[in-house]
Amino acid sequence: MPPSSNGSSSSSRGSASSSSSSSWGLPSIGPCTFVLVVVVVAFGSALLGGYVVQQQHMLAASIKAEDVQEQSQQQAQAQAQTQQRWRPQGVDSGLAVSGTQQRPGQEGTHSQPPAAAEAGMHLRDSDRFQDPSGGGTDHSSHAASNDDDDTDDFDDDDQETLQDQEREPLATHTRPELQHQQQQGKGSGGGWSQTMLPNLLAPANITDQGLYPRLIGIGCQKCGTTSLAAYLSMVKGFIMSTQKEIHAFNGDLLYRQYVNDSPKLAPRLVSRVKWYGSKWGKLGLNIKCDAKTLACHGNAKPDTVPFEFTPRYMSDLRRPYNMWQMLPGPEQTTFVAILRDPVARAWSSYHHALRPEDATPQDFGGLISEEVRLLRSCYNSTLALLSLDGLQRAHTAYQGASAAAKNGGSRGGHSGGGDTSANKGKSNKEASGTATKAAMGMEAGGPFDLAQCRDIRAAYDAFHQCMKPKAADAKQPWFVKFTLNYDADMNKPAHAVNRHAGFAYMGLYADQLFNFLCAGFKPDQFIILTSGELKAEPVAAVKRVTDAFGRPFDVEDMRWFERGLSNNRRSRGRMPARTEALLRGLFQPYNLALARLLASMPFNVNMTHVLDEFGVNEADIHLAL
Ligand SMILES: Nc1ncnc2c1ncn2[C@@H]1O[C@H](COP(=O)(O)OS(=O)(=O)O)[C@@H](OP(=O)(O)O)[C@H]1O
Repeated sequence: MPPSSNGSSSSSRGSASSSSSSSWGLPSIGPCTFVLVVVVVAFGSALLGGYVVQQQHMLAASIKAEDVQEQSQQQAQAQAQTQQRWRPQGVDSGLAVSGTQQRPGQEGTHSQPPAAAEAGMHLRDSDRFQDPSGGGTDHSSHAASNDDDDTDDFDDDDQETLQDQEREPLATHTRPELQHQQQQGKGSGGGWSQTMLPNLLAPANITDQGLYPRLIGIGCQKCGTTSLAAYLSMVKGFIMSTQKEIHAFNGDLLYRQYVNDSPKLAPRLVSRVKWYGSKWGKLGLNIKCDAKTLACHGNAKPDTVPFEFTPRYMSDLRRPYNMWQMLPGPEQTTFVAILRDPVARAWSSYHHALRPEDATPQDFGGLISEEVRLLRSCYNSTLALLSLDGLQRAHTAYQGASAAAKNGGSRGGHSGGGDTSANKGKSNKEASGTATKAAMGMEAGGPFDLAQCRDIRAAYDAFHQCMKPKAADAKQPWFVKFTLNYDADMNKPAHAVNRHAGFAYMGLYADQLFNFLCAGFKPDQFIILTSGELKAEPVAAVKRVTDAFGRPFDVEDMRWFERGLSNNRRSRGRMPARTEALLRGLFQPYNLALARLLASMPFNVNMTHVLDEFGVNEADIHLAL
């Protein structure tokens, strides 16, 4: 009977040597013959194995050759398409996005305003760090937010593409002032080679109604964003996303590049846009897209202001670029940022990061002194956009620009809102032109010349290269979470360290705001509030936002304004004096740069509050550094 398997066959052969005939009925063989057979079989196997390996190599080589060929074809196509608007092919498909979870007992401990509760809104603080063990959402009483953990499926899926195309050049785009600078060969002396990225969803492809959130809160973490989001959600017509923070623009800078080169990504992009819209639930946008033409439309009522508030949009320098590419109407979107004294912000951020399980809370002073040391060594030479040297050199130009700005009256004044409202700003934009540009200091050589913008990817790289050897623990440097998680270097186990980090880095607001301009947005799209302003005059602060949309401050229930509102992670006690002095010294020039930036461009800002919040003298704005 033939064996039913190799196993039985082998055991039969094993018994053959000791019996006169095999159970297969074959003639018996002696030991020499057996050894010979084994040698022949082994030799044959080796030959066969070698052949297989050789075939594999040939196959791999041919695949590689095809890849190279395909890549060069793609590059040629991409070059040919550079000036063409992208038209994706493909079908729409669902995007699996993990929902954020409500904090247990949230309603009990952290009362929500009525309007927010009605809308099923989850008020969130801005920084839920991942469980280092990979356990996902942190259910501790402290954990509530979904900030910046980059766990979004879309990003994960993009990793491969990102690595493949990491150093692809960016597509050319048309922003007159930038083109001009490039043509003139101006720039930051080997600094900014990056050209503007086109946005993906052409405004021509969207209907007027409700496709995009008209208002996006971009920062800052621990600056009062929870309160402002809650206040706004109580104003009639302002519709907050079903969770405060959406983190919709995580990921890499090169979405358009990817989609150009890899049409299979088109449906995912469309899915992402739809997913974003779905975050407004039934009240919201209900976006429908045709994946072939990328024509999308939503059905939010035209007189509503759908909004969301993700504080980390501002401090992660990649996000504005992603927003520019992925917002259907990037130039129609209004942004609101609350700015807070960066020293107080850092202290609040530290307490936000502490967990009950931190048996020995990290030493704030120690963390800050390392961070300040690293920033001082590496930040200005790599990641900084507004070089302080540049500001000093441009002092003369700045004074001229500032005077012109005052005469032109194009920037937000002390009254706040008014003519400089973000929406009304559209007509300002039309009216602007060379004179305003000069007033804004954006002209070549001006203090806020867009030539100071940088290729953020390269800047991050340089920042890391500079800091790594200087970090106390190069394997788990504190800055990973804030600047390194854009590529495969993301070191998940380092979360335990990272959540105690970046406290100072996140307070360098001038560069962060300027970076939005680098991405393509205009100053008059930004409403700037300060924490002090929000705390002292919540109604006036919210009115500045409603005014910007030409909407009445229509609030049924004022109780929440009177009571104030915050998440439950509050800072406690006082920062050690030495650490405070260290931070004040670090921030002083950046605060001044911020005040100058805000004063000289048509941001919607109340400068009185800015000067108060940042301890800057008005006279110093006009002095050389
Ligand atoms: N209305 C108002 N105006 C100004 N500041 C306010 C307001 N409400 C809360 N807070 C303070 O803001 C800190 C929390 O900020 P966020 O809500 O942005 O935190 S988070 O980023 O969402 O986690 C937190 O700061 P600290 O108390 O210093 O930790 C809050 O006290």
